[in-house]
Amino acid sequence: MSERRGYTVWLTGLSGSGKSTLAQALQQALIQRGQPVEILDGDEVREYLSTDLGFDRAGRDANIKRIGYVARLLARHGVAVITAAISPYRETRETVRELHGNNFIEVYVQASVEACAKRDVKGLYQRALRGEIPQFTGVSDPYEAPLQPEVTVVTERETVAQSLAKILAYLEQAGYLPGRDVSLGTAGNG
Ligand SMILES: Nc1ncnc2c1ncn2[C@@H]1O[C@H](COP(=O)(O)OS(=O)(=O)O)[C@@H](OP(=O)(O)O)[C@H]1O
Ligand SMILES: Nc1ncnc2c1ncn2[C@@H]1O[C@H](COP(=O)(O)OP(=O)(O)O)[C@@H](O)[C@H]1O
Repeated sequence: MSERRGYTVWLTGLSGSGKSTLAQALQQALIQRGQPVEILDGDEVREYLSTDLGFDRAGRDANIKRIGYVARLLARHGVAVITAAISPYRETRETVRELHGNNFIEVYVQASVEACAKRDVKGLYQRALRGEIPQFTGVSDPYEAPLQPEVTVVTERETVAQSLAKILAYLEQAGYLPGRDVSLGTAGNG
């Protein structure tokens, strides 16, 4: 079997925009293609790796840099890493992109605050809108949308399957999917 090319698919978007859902769907699709995959989900990372951090800018930035660092380590060893953290600050996302060199795919998981609040997957928006959660992204804290993401999915207008197809189409045309002639071992070596 040929060696796999590692890379990081960086999903960014509001709470409830669809990051975790798409991370899992993409994981399944890539596993079916024989690709080793790891997900670094904001929720989980905060439970195990970033327990000490809050949601002020410094806390969020430190969280994102930890996720970026772990992602790069895994990607360097042939893993397709999917991250699912809000990652609200453009500059911090650019820092983790630079850390990776090539092999970094930013996916803007776009959904309006209104759509996310309507979904309210975890009941957090209701609480945030009542002022019970300080610094809640999109309600009382900023979200800086990507300016030039590799892929944008608009989850309030697309099904999960359609959003997944867009991401896979990008990975395919950019030569990331197995079966294509891809360069090896370049993730984050720069
Ligand atoms: N103040 C505030 N703002 C936004 N989100 C909050 C907040 N407090 C708790 N939560 C919950 O934490 C999840 C986001 O964590 P992340 O690590 O992805 O955030 S960040 O990237 O560091 O900004 C987020 O999970 P997702 O809904 O999966 O995005 C929320 O469940
Ligand atoms: N195109 C889509 N992509 C991803 N999720 C979608 C889409 N359309 C609707 N959804 C729904 O939106 C919700 C997103 O929740 P979740 O994945 O937990 O968001 P996040 O991880 O960004 O907080 C889920 O209930 C999911 O079924």
